[in-house]
Parts: sequence; C-alpha cells; structure tokens
Amino acid sequence: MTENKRIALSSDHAAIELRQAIAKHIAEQGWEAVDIGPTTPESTHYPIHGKAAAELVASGDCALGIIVCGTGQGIMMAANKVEGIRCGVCSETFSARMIRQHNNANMLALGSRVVGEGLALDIVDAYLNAEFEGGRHATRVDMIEAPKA
Ligand SMILES: O=C[C@H](O)[C@H](O)[C@H](O)COP(=O)(O)O
Repeated sequence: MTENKRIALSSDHAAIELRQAIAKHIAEQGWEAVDIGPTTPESTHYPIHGKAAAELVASGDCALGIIVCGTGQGIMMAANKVEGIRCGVCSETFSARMIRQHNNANMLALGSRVVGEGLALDIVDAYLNAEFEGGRHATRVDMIEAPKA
C-alpha cells in the first residue's frame, strides 16, 4: 500500500502568502500539497476554509492538514468542529512536535500575524517529521475521540 503523502492546505485572506510558501516548501520535501486556496486577497471567512481543509483530512483524502489565518486560532476552532479532527495552533517547534507525538494531531494551524515565514516553515517541518508515539498517549487520544454519552 502506498503512503498517503497528501497535505490539505487552506487559509483566509490574512495568510495567503504564508500558505503558498508552505505549499512550496512541503512539495520540496516530497509531500503533495493539496492547496484549496483562496488565491485572491479579498476579505473572506476563516470558518469556511478551516472546515473545507478539515473535511479533506477527515475523509482520508489527505493524510494531514495545515491551515493558516491571522492568529491560527479561528481557523483551528473551525477545523476542530469536524468529527475526527485534532488540530492545534503552534508558534514554536516544541509544541509542533508534541502535537504529533502525544496528541496525534492530524492538523496544524499557524498564525501569519504571529510567526514569520522562517519560523513557520520550521514549525511545519517539526510537525510533519514527528510521529505519534502511541501507548499511554493512544489511550488519551481515544478518550478525546470517544462518542459522547
Ligand atoms: O482567528 C481569526 C484570524 O486571525 C483572522 O485571520 C482574522 O480575524 C482576520 O481579521 P481581519 O478581517 O481584520 O483581516
């Protein structure tokens, strides 16, 4: 079976340039960037774009997702409303590694008004190169995913 290397990417108007830089960067690392926009700079609404990328991940079309808005916070909140999505906002590399290793986060959110491009690309690398450790962490992630009583 071939590994799914597809990464869903979306943003709002505040983060188009950073999103495009991330798409280029991850493609150079051998990932397939599934960049669903937007491409024009008109003001738009981050819930639309967070949900769209999250649905690509939740359906299994994409293995992981990276989403960007001004702070990363709003688009993260929207993505986390989609069943099966675990998305964290990161502004440094330690958390980016840990949300994979301990939380099995299937999406990463970034804030274009918070981090510069160099740090953002390091955060992306830390996230994509980390692996879920399982064990006690799997028990906890399963608790997050358990159906509501
Ligand atoms: O969490 C929300 C994001 O940071 C948005 O990118 C931000 O609220 C957009 O603000 P504005 O419409 O002022 O560009």
